Amino acid sequence: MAELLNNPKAMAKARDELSQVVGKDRIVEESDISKLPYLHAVVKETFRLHPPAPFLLPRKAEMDSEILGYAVPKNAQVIINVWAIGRDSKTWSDPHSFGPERFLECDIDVKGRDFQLIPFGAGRRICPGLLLGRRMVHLVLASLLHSFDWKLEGGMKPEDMDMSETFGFSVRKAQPLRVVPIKP
Ligand code: HEM
Repeated sequence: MAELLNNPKAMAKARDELSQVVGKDRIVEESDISKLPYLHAVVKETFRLHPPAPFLLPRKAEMDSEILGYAVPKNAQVIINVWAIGRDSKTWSDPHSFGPERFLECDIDVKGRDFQLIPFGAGRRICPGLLLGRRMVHLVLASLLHSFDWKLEGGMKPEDMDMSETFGFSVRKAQPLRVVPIKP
């Protein structure tokens, strides 16, 4: 929601798609979600820039190994910085910009096969709630966008938003998002 309020063109595109697919006479249903490619792109782009678990779960090396020329000794704790992967300029063009369109042109998904985008982790310890979590994010976001127009509190402009984050086991917005729903 914060990225969409910060990027009004993306917000307008997501709401247009919902108007076309769902219309105005009913609320969003689970069966609508697969027909909303732009919404999917918005969610992927949000997972790229703001992975909720930025360091996944820690791993332990079972044996002495070498990764990209770096020695990883047996028993070393290995932490994967998914947040940094999502902003790596060797992997992503214009990495700090919110641009859902980048996902309309490629097959990159969050299921743990495309290592440049692994907000649910990968391998044996991949999040077992992936399908439920992803579905809920799509459904809740689609419902909020479809049912209301959203404005920043107190007439704040998008460019004045504080988009900084705080880090820990999970990453979240440092300043809570304060928005006003407007019934269309
Ligand atoms: C947007 C929603 C969610 C995100 C982004 C997320 C992300 C993650 C990540 C990154 C991991 C670590 C994976 C790894 O290190 O490879 C994880 C583990 C886990 N998640 Fe989720 N998760 C979400 C929703 C859920 C839900 C809805 C459930 C349960 C209903 C769930 C249950 C778990 C459990 C039990 C683990 C630990 C798995 C293990 O220890 O092997 N998650 N999740």
